[in-house]
Amino acid sequence: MVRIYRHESLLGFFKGMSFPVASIAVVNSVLFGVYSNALLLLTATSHQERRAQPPSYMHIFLAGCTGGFLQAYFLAPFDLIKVRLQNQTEPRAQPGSPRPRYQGPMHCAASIFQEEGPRGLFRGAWALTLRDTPTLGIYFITYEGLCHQYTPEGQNPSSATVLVAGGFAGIASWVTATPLDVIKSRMQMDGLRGKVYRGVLDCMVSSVRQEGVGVFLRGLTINSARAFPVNAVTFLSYEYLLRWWG
Ligand SMILES: C[N+](C)(C)CCCC[C@H](N)C(=O)O
Repeated sequence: MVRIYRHESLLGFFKGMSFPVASIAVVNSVLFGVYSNALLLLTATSHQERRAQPPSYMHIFLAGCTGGFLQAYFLAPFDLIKVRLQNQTEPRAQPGSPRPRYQGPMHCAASIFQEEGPRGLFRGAWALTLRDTPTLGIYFITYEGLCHQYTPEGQNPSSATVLVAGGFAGIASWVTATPLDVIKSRMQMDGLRGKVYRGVLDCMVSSVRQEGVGVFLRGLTINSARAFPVNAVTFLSYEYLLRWWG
């Protein structure tokens, strides 16, 4: 934090933010929409009925994995641009200094498209899919499990329960996703810093060889710290929206 602040001032912390903000609505709609509909298909009960007849954890897991799998393709280009911008550490353009490679998210998207073709925008998408499919299953299992545990039979969970269960669901999901998150980000930066990986497995093997197994825990603390508030609010919004419009 101190280094980012000294080198790039407060603005450094907001690098690559506009794209995730624009994408979050789309990505979460796909995730929660697919999850709810998959659960509806599997259990043939609506959201309201599910309080009285809770679905099995297997169904929750499968519906979460389906949501995770499909949202990964919507997330991939936005996430790629975020990672490319976050890894660009030059200070903001000053007169006389060389211009940074990407001037902003739109410029970054256009440059990737020109330099690497439309498929370039999906670089790292496979690693992202591997990261998100099982860990979003874990996400919904943790959430539903905790809500069930702390809610009297047949009732809706209270706001406090939703906030805490959502927060822990985020942590459980991020803790399990961090190893593949490290690999995903490396694949997205592939070729830019001279390293070229032959695939996800090659990236894993060479990262472990060079840095040891600890490499899989990079960013674990920051991911978990961020996960609690973000997912507490996400699930509270989800529950409220379903109650109003469900
Ligand atoms: C699966 N994975 C852990 C990557 C994300 C799970 C939580 C998703 C949420 N939008 C967030 O950004 O925290």
